[in-house]
Amino acid sequence: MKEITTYFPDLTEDQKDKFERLKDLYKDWNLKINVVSRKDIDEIYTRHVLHSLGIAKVQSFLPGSKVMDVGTGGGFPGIPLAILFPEVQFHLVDSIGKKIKVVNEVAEGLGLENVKTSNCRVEEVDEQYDFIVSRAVAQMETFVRWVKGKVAKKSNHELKNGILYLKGGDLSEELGKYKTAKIYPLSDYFKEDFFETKSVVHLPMKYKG
Ligand SMILES: C[S@@+](CC[C@H](N)C(=O)[O-])C[C@H]1O[C@@H](n2cnc3c(N)ncnc32)[C@H](O)[C@@H]1O
Repeated sequence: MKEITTYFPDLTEDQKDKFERLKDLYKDWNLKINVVSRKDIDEIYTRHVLHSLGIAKVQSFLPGSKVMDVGTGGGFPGIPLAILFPEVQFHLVDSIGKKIKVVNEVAEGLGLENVKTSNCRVEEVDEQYDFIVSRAVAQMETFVRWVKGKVAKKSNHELKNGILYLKGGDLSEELGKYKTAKIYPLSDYFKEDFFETKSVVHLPMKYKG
């Protein structure tokens, strides 16, 4: 938990309480439905929570904005971001029902009122968002195809509306054709070895009405 307060020192007591309770909730649910590897549960704050919050270091979401987490699995990056930004509406989507069940239980257990979930493929979602976030779901080309038409027209943030994707390793080939993609290495924000090869990719996307 110290990992979180070190890098996010301005958390309210309510946010700290939610982040603290998150570990036990995942521990309990993971025994019934495996969403986080056993090894990772002990390092949940670095490997899942802080990693998810890396997106917030790149772009702080404005109150009233809408964010979709595609292929959220057990709720990453969506749940930690929803705790950090209580005035932002989060839509967490996954095609596997039992994963969405865990997300619903964790969101309810934490009392998160800014999270809605859908058990469907993202291609079926028909809404627009300021940002679409994700981790470990698909190659960028496939992902861009899936989320086309789901980006809101008006950009209100410093970064243009579009995708904020948590990626690892060498991205030159995967992102070669996306000239407007920008890579933000997470080692610029977090000193833990885990983040050495990890980054947030921002890809602005045009509104397709
Ligand atoms: C490797 S898991 C990653 C989970 C989570 N984002 C994380 O990083 O912990 C990939 C998830 O994407 C979901 N997924 C894959 N394709 C999808 C699609 N087209 N629509 C919705 N969910 C999808 C899978 O069901 C799976 O839960």
